[in-house]
Amino acid sequence: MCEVADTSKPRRIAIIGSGNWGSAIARIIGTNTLKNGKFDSTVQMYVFEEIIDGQKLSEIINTKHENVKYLPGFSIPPNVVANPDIVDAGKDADIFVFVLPHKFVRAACQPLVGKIKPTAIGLSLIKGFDITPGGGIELISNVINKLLNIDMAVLMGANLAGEVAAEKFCETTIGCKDKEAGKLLKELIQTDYFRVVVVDDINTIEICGALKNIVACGAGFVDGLGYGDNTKAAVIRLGLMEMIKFADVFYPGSKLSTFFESCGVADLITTCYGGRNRKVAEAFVKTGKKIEELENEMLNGQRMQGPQTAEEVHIMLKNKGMEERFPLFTAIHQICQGNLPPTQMINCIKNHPEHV
Ligand SMILES: NC(=O)C1=CN([C@@H]2O[C@H](COP(=O)(O)OP(=O)(O)OC[C@H]3O[C@@H](n4cnc5c(N)ncnc54)[C@H](O)[C@@H]3O)[C@@H](O)[C@H]2O)C=CC1
Ligand SMILES: O=C(CO)COP(=O)(O)O
Repeated sequence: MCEVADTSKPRRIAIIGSGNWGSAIARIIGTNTLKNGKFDSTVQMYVFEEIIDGQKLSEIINTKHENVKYLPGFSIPPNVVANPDIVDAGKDADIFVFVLPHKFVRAACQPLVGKIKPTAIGLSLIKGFDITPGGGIELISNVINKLLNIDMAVLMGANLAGEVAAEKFCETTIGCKDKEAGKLLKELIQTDYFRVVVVDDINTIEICGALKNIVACGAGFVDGLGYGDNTKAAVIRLGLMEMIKFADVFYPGSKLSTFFESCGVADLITTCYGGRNRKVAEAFVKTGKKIEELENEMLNGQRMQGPQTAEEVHIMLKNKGMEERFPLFTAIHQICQGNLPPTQMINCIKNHPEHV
């Protein structure tokens, strides 16, 4: 028999991940759970353990109440408890907030299988795809749903973590099918500077979050080549057209209106101007170094998702013989791989099928 959540008790929250965005969202969740009786005020936060200057990161967070590596300079409320044991962090949770770089999701969540409340729900903040054994792509929320057998919602938006941590106004989009769960998640996340719109078009929200990171690499390439804002705007526009086409072709039923939520155009713009993908892609052109080397040099352990997402998309497009229908995504992947010189980015946008 299906178990039903006991709504008389405050819901317990477990945040799975504690990087740049994980730590920023922990500030919001920690603050909101203290103020709202629907939530237990002790929040568990799973930390992938590492040693910083001889001390465990989880211990630093629990004593200094700051993630000194991934979000330095911002406090994390003391009711957020860093926990390096993911099973212990998740054992009583009613709501899981997943916020890991996408390539770590499967391995990190595996220990949770069979160890969580059957009534728990999940909210994924993770931008990226997974590759299926048949060479297709899978949404990360579906990966988690299949692995842990829990209902999933998603949250994506124009949310550069540093700006959110600094409490600069922004918007975000939650995708949730269940109206009551959507309301509850909004109460967990919304603040006066972080405004939430809930819609039910989950797949499109997640597609937007993943694909905009590819486009941001293209924006970084044209910045690195010394082109101007008009050129970057063309990359953004053509990228948006490919994002819409991608949703149409592979996720029929996607709503165009979702692209006008924060998860769509707004996230595309902010990432193409202020994100890590853009920054590293610009340096890739200017230095000629490999992406991975620059990521290690420039991001202090943080991860950019664009090149890997471009590869995931490319594997699927190639399998389906559809690379030519998505020339921008394809060119960005080939440039990231070193198979095309970055200057080819300009040929790609000059000859884009949108102009024919
Ligand atoms: N940083 C940002 O501004 C935003 C990020 N996102 C998305 O949120 C997700 C998480 O990103 P961030 O929190 O920024 O992470 P991050 O880029 O700071 O990544 C580093 C995190 O990965 C962890 N890690 C390293 N190796 C690991 C392993 N083997 N297993 C598990 N964890 C490991 C590190 O401990 C650290 O917490 C990504 O999908 C990203 O696209 C979404 C919105 C904003
Ligand atoms: O997703 C983001 C902003 O919404 C962060 O983008 P970057 O990963 O490029 O920094």
